[in-house]
Amino acid sequence: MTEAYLDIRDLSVALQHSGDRLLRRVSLAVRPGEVHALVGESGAGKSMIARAVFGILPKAVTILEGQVTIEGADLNGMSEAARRLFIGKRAAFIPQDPLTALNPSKRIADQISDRLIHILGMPKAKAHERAAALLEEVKIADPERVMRLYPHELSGGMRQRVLIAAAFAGEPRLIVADEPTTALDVTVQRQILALIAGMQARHGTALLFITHNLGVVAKLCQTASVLYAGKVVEQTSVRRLFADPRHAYTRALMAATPRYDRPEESLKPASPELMGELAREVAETDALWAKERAHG
Ligand SMILES: Nc1ncnc2c1ncn2[C@@H]1O[C@H](COP(=O)(O)OP(=O)(O)OP(=O)(O)O)[C@@H](O)[C@H]1O
Repeated sequence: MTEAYLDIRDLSVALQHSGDRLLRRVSLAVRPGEVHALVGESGAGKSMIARAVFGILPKAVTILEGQVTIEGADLNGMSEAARRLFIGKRAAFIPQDPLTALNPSKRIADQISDRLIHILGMPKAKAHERAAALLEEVKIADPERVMRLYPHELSGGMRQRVLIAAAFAGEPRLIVADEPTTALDVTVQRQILALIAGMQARHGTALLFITHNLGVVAKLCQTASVLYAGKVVEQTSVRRLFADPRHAYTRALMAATPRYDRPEESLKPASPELMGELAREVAETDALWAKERAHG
């Protein structure tokens, strides 16, 4: 089996003041060129994993244990400056909300080329050329005109296209996309998903794709981790996930995914029995963990 490009091992993070764990020994690997889905409902800890990869956990959150490695290099062992440079050359992030991710006072050209100039050391003229080519690739008409605009002058879909262009610009080998279509209309969502799929295939980039929508997983991803309360409850190939979901939570998620052909089955809420079962599983995990920690 090919070695992982991104390897997260036994990662636990907790709220500093209470010690409550938000991630419970999460392990997952993304191999070169692979699209791995990180699935789970709101609050499961999906964004926390993304933030841990980029070393941008909230101040109130602390790492208790575990490693994040990219190309075999342990990111926790690096100084902040070294880590930023190391990751900047290898990985990029496509966030949920394109408006807050773009700098309101910078023209579109600079949003894409700054990274090329400062992290990859590209000459200014070449970075500008590359930015225009990328905007064309993400199907923005008249790139030279758009490059002179500011984010507020673009639609939500256009802004997301700009962020996708920016993410792919430096040819990173890994992109983490955090629900990149959540803030968009349904039709624009489909276009953006198709765009990401096409770009990923053309560039051969590994993708950690965060979503709560299993329909998206089926279309885009090869492997998946299902997260509940900061714990990976199921991890398998997407084919097996759909053919033979092992965990009751995965099955409930499937039942809750809207199906266009059978709308009456849409959005079944999780049963009280399942919620009880999940709460017990999490409590057992925590008790076991506390016991292990107590015994050193
Ligand atoms: N800045 C923060 N400080 C403290 N706790 C936080 C912070 N951000 C998130 N949390 C908590 O961490 C847990 C995981 O949140 P996270 O944002 O990773 O979930 P998610 O699965 O990405 O959800 P969503 O799909 O809504 O983005 C939640 O319990 C949340 O309340």
